[in-house]
Amino acid sequence: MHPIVIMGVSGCGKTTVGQLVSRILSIPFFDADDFHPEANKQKMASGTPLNDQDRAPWLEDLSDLLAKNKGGMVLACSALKEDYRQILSAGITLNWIILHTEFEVIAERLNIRQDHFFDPSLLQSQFDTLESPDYGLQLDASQDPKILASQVAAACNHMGISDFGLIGLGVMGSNLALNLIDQGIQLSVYNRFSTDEAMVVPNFLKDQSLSQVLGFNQLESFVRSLRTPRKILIMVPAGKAIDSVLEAITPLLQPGDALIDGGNAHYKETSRRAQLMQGKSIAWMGCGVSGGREGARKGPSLMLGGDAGSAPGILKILAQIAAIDKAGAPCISFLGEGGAGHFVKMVHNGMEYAEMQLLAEVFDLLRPSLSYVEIEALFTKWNSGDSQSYLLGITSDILRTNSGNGYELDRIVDVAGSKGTGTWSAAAALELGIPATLLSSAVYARAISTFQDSRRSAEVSKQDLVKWDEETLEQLHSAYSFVRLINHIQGFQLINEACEQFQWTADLSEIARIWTEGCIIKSKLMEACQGWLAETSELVSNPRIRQELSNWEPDVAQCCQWGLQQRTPLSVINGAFNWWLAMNQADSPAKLIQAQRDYFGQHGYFRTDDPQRKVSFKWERTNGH
Ligand SMILES: NC(=O)C1=CN([C@@H]2O[C@H](COP(=O)(O)OP(=O)(O)OC[C@H]3O[C@@H](n4cnc5c(N)ncnc54)[C@H](OP(=O)(O)O)[C@@H]3O)[C@@H](O)[C@H]2O)C=CC1
Ligand SMILES: O=C(CO)[C@H](O)[C@H](O)COP(=O)(O)O
Repeated sequence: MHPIVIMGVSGCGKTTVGQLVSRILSIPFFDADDFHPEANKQKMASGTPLNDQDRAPWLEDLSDLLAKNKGGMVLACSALKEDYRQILSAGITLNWIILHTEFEVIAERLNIRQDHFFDPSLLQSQFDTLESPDYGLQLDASQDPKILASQVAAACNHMGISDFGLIGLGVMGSNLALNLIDQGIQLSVYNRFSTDEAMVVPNFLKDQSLSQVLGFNQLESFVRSLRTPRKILIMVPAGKAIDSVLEAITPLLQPGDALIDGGNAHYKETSRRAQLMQGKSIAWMGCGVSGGREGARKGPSLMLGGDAGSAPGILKILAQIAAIDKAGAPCISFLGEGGAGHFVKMVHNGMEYAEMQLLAEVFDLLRPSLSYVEIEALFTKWNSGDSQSYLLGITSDILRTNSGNGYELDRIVDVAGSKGTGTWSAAAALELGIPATLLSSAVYARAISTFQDSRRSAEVSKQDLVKWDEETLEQLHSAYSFVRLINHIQGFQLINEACEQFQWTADLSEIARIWTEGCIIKSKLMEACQGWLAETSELVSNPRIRQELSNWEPDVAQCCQWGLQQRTPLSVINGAFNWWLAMNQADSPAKLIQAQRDYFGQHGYFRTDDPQRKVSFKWERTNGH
């Protein structure tokens, strides 16, 4: 690497930046001021500007120093005139870095600076002397020194410095970045630059060592800082944001590089982007990330899909930050080509919706008669046994949260938000013909919550309240377990169907495994699913599961009745019960639907006595209009 000279007027930050660059690149740093003969130092301290004669021997010495360190060094030197620069670069190629800034910015800096022999009144003469070169890397010195140093290092080290890149320092991105840093992975991070977001990268870098992470708000330098083939994780919102990043970064990449969309993108969009990038020999991976902020920081569950060729390299890095399952394996897996990873994450979120809605319904049943303290105690008790789950645990925490001034829960507007994945999973279930009724009901329940005015205008008070005692609470617990089990049956059935239709290689037991830790739907039940799915991909055909569901059936029926009695809407609980009843109905009323279809549209139907042959009947209208 050619020696680096960082130049600019006094106070522009060349020493600070230079020292940082030297640490990043592990090359020595020299401050040209330290090479001034004593006479020059005294002259400057007394406020007298140096002339060219004063500077000549000093520049010669510096030139010798640069020549001796051809393999790499950083020199902070004002090098204000072209003549000076010519002396410095005699016979050697140098990386010139020019730090520009306004007179006022420097004047203010110098006024606060105390430990330096330079008299601030000399600043004007520096600006007057400066002959700005039209070569080299020109940088705005008012930027954060760590960002400047990152840019300089990236520009001068053509081999790349970091092993992994991360775009988007929001909630998830910043926590994943900290996790990557903890694992000792040499990282570069980027966040877009705008007036509002100007401090995102500097704030992130504040407590970090540049020997572990470089920070950028300029995409080109960020890309240049990465070793090839580049691996870049993008943590920005799905839709327009991810497309705008894709568009901006593509021209900066080269064949063999891999981009990983870690956001909650739609799986079809991920497939489309993967195909688009295939033409450029750049891998587009979709990686579902679950675990929220805490998971990202301490170990998420990661669902990788996309280009199979790039997967091993990416798995190797991401496995280091993933959650660890009970057997000690990282909670990450490659699940198939195209949008496989995002499909699985989407269903994860659909199941998450149903689990959350179920807890909301149980809470809703209990709250007219029990206090938050009592409900919290009940949930905590459930959470100490087989019903243990992350979502149940956090629900207890929420019910416990009382500032002394009332419960935080009671200050929250009763309208549920959503960002897309729940709705997409319901739509995917419809498209694939899988009755994932619970996640769909949960999506609709959130939609109903948005009709706040209508709900309020029609409010009817609850009167015939359920009497909760040990026995009824135990029945409720059984119903809760029943619904959860059906939610898991439905979710895995949906993934199974997608794997068949899209020829994804994903193994259901492996998916359950990577969901046993790190993610929002981790639970003891998920651990059981891992074992069950190793035996059969159709959980509902497992005799042990069927038996368990049958045992709980009367309690669920009772629970549905309590909902009616108390006017508590239980869409997920009722949905699970109805699904179970329908799934166990040997003689379904669908025959009537077939008849109706044939009656008005001659759609045809299969007869029980010849199920292979489609027939139509000449229905006779004997009644009606
Ligand atoms: N929060 C969560 O629990 C989880 C979120 N996810 C997914 O991860 C992704 C990130 O989520 P999260 O971290 O919560 O979101 P945040 O809103 O906290 O962060 C979003 C990030 O994306 C950047 N960004 C937004 N728009 C653009 C754009 N047009 N171009 C470039 N960068 C942009 C933001 O930059 P700036 O600072 O400049 O605005 C910010 O760095 C999303 O897809 C989300 O669905 C996945 C799992 C869990
Ligand atoms: O992916 C996640 C958790 O797994 C995100 O938290 C996601 O935002 C949840 O979905 P929604 O915002 O629609 O509730």
